[in-house]
Amino acid sequence: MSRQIRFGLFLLGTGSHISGWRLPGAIDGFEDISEITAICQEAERGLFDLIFMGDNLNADPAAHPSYCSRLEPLTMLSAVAMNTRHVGLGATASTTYGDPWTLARGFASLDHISGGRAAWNSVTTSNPQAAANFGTTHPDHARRYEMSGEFIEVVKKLWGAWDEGALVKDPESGTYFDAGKIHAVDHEGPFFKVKGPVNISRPPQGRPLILQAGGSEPGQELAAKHADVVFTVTQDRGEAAEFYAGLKARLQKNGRRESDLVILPGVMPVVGHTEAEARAKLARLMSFVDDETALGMLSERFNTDLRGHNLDGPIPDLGKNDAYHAFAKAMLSKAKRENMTLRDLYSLVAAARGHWVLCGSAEQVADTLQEWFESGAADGFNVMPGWFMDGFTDFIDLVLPILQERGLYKTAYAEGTLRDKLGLPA
Ligand SMILES: Cc1cc2nc3c(=O)[nH]c(=O)nc-3n(C[C@H](O)[C@H](O)[C@H](O)COP(=O)(O)O)c2cc1C
Repeated sequence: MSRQIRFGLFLLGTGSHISGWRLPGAIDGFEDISEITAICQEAERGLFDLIFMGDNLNADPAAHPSYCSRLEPLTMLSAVAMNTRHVGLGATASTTYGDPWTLARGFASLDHISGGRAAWNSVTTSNPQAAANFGTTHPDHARRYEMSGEFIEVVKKLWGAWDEGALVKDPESGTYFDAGKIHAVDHEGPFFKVKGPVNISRPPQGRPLILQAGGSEPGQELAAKHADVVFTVTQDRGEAAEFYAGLKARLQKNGRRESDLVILPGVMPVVGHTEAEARAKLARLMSFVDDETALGMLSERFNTDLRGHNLDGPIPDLGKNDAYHAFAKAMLSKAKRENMTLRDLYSLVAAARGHWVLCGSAEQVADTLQEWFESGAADGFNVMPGWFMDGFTDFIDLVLPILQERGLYKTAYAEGTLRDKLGLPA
């Protein structure tokens, strides 16, 4: 079979657009499990490979609404697992604020509950506000990545601590476990000390998938070593292709093949039957954006307070960004290319938090995705609907059939675990 486009859904109940919830009829929250389940079932109707649930460890009413009020990801996806059958379930958890034992156990649980569909989006937590909730100070970018490398190693060891066949359950002999197949991990490193094992048997996938989204130098090194799927932030096909080739080349160093890692740039599609209809939808969305909210989000992304600056003037010097290297690079490079004002830049963040917005007729959207896919810029896309439900349904009903007709997208799910479906090595 020819190479197929992969689709992940970046799930935020109020939509990726900062004001998506204000459209009449749109879902306006991220805590109602029946609404969330309906979105996930819609993703399954669209044969999506993966649902991705982000997370943050602070509550800031000035941030995106779905960042400040949301369900805890593992809890939420355990509920979703009971009402879906095929779609992968990716939950975010931090390697800076958390511990490997609890995390390994939680994701092994989700993998058992979902029949082999769990994925861990491993994040270093960029927002310094989190530190105050854990009685500590925020480590700098380099240190967060050092911690992350060790954290992931420990989690993988813990997932591997139970061999296949360790659960015997033989009523005749009264043997429940084969203790010889359950191993301590005895990890002692600079950041973590964990004896192991975990009190849950080997996950159905062997180990749940690891997702990663940091695009800085240490972020890419980490991905090349550990990640199965990488989410990227990009505003330009050339830059995306450069990143794609660079990251795939790094895999070799770690004894991995190019096909062992799936790269999904983020995209917010705004689709209409005609380009004019799509543009009108986006303009309507943007009309809801107010300066204060958008500048709040922009300040968070650049870790610099931008409130009070002249919106129609040039973009001020944003200094060194210790929070989001890849976001800053993608946004500032577009800003420079297009000679943007601060207002243009905040519109970019308001629309999809710095991700690429693709607005057009279904044909135009399908053509562009195909072009990216076939020119070595992507293995698929992390789709970020601006609002639910029709901001998502339009994509499923109008764009996916075109890609299916062109033989670029599957027409049914394959059987097996998420790992099997994505063709990733055991
Ligand atoms: C698509 C995407 C999703 C992300 N989701 C989360 C998230 O849910 N929680 C989080 O703390 N960081 C999230 N991040 C941030 C990254 O994990 C990473 O910390 C950030 O991009 C900074 O990394 P860098 O400096 O290596 O680019 C996400 C990034 C991207 C591109």
